[in-house]
Amino acid sequence: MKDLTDALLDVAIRKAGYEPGKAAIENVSFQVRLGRLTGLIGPNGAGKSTTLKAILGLLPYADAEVRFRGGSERYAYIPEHPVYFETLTLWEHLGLAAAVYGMEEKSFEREAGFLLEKFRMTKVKDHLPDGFSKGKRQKMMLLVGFLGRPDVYIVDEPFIGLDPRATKDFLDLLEEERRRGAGVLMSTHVLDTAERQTFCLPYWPPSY
Ligand SMILES: Nc1ncnc2c1ncn2[C@@H]1O[C@H](COP(=O)(O)OP(=O)(O)OP(=O)(O)O)[C@@H](O)[C@H]1O
Repeated sequence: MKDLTDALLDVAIRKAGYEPGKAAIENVSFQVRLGRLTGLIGPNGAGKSTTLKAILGLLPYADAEVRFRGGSERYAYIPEHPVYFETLTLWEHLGLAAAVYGMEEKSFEREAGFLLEKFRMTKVKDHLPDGFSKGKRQKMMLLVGFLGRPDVYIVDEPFIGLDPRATKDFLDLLEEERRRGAGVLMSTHVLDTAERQTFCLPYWPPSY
């Protein structure tokens, strides 16, 4: 393992995949550092989502070492495809996330209110996500992710489904979080948008 002084997350994956003996990814190692954005850039099928799943412990097979600084694991995962409870409203999703993050009522209400306004979702806060458009569901994932102001953001292909204004709001807030010292790991194949960000490690794959 390399120097951990400003590393929030240290990843060393030897092999990982969906079946033993059949690696989907091999020899992937990098760090996510304090206040830096690390990009996983590559075409469809390169293994970006699989890398993120290996970090999150969601793969059936992984020979990997994943270390969060201080073992704290204060991270938010913003998935490529929205995951939600059909019977809970947007506000209830935020409340559930706040309980998991251990937020106090006042800071929950302040932060949730700010995020709902920022992403223009206040009017639909008491609605069920089943009735949301794809972009609104994606925004719900962003709200839940930003709510706890974690040390590390793990974001899988965030630009699909978001309109230009939501994309800009998302990137601005991510930039604010980066300046606060959060580390960001983001996978994308949308190079145009990604290139406008400050990537510290556009590493994958070398030929892309
Ligand atoms: N659930 C799964 N079961 C078996 N193989 C899978 C599964 N998900 C992905 N794979 C395989 O793992 C490899 C990497 O796929 P992965 O989804 O990580 O790529 P990606 O870079 O995230 O692509 P995309 O940009 O399309 O999201 C591919 O060969 C894919 O077929």
